[in-house]
Amino acid sequence: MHALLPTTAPLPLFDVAASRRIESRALAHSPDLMERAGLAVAKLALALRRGEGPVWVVCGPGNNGGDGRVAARRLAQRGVPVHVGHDTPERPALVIDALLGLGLNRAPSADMLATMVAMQSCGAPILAVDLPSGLLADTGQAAGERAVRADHTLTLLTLKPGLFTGEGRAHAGRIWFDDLGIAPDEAATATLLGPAPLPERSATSHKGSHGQVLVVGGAPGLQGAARLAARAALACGAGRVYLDLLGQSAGEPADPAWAELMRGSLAALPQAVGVIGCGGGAAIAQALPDLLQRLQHLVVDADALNALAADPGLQALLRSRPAGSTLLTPHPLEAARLLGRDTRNLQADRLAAARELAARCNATVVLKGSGSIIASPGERPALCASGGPALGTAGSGDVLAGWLGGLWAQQPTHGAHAIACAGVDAHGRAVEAGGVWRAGDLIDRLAARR
Ligand SMILES: NC(=O)C1=CN([C@@H]2O[C@H](COP(=O)(O)OP(=O)(O)OC[C@H]3O[C@@H](n4cnc5c(N)ncnc54)[C@H](O)[C@@H]3O)[C@@H](O)[C@H]2O)[C@@H](O)CC1
Repeated sequence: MHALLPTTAPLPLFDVAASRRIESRALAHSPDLMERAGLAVAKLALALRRGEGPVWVVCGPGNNGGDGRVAARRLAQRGVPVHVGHDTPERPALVIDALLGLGLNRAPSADMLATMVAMQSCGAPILAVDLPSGLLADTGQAAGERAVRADHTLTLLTLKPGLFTGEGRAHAGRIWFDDLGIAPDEAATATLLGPAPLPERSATSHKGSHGQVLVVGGAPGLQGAARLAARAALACGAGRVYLDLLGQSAGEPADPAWAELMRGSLAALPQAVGVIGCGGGAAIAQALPDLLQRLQHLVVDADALNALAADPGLQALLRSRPAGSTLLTPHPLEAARLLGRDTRNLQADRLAAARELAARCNATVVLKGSGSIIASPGERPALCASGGPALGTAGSGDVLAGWLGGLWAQQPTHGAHAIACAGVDAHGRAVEAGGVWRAGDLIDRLAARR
């Protein structure tokens, strides 16, 4: 058993159907899985309980409740006071939430909701068994009007995607994992990202070795977005970074504060990696046909995504690009526009939505938001567990787009999926110290990790 985040390597994630298949095969040779699960829960509970009061174990109707009952027995054997039931004991030292796990299949009843409220308001820390009760393992959404907000979750046998995306991070608290001694015997549903190495720079390399990035955007009043993207691309290590500031005279400096950045245009830079749409306004729509047809590597963000959503002709150009050459970075609203849905519906199953959008656009999609998802045609999707609310600030998406462009310029043989996995994880890790950041600080943080 160990705490999981931050990850030090990629990890396999399994949805409910895969977890059940793994469990049923494992039970054939290891019929004591529930004993192992309950023991692991009891061990963690011993470390987490606060004070001498009883450990309150709330058991539901299924095997999740079974794990809870084994944990209660193990704790009692150790002389720990234990209260099993749905009524709140006096001054509990810890709550073990074993109400509902993988088998959640409908909105919790009023009685269950009342028990959840009681757990939540009793003042003791909550340790959820496998999953916070009420949270769907595949999507990270509550099945009904609420799910338990745990302080800790000990997930068992497999890691489930819903712990890491949607509302999962907010409900799971600190995530612990015990594989119960079972190695998964089938392919993962998705991958939880680990840290990726940065591009290597040989001793004899020069700026021409590190690629070019062309940022197209920054219409009047919106230059900041394009400049943030360009700064991030440069900080990432791209050899030369150019800005095509839409609607600005050629005499206007690229970025008065960053003298290294240059003005440029598609005509002069057909080999550059395009980072397009940051602060693009309405003007980006006219530039898009050429950009989509002529640039070999494209990171498409913000207003370029909105222009695509509004124009089936542009969508056809997008789909006709070669496999692995396009990376879209929508936030949920932009993704919803591209799919012609509302945001709520999209967020209900982020993994499925990202996969659908990737297939429809023939592109890698980074669906941003808590637990960003990276989906590409023909690739196993990836989830990013790094990052947090500090990324919720103006310009952080522009910095991500620029960083992705900078990575790609240095590694042009990589496909969009690999670039997205590396860049999204690095972007998240840069803010893990917490606090409130400005997007400009984020560039410094990312650069410091080089
Ligand atoms: N069988 C084993 O040996 C193992 C079981 N494990 C545990 O078993 C759990 C899965 O067990 P189950 O499949 O029994 O699933 P659950 O324990 O999550 O519950 C399933 C039961 O709850 C009912 N239910 C579903 N949603 C409900 C709702 N909203 N309101 C009221 N009742 C609801 C179902 O009808 C079913 O009776 C895992 O989450 C994990 O905790 C793991 O420890 C691995 C090993």
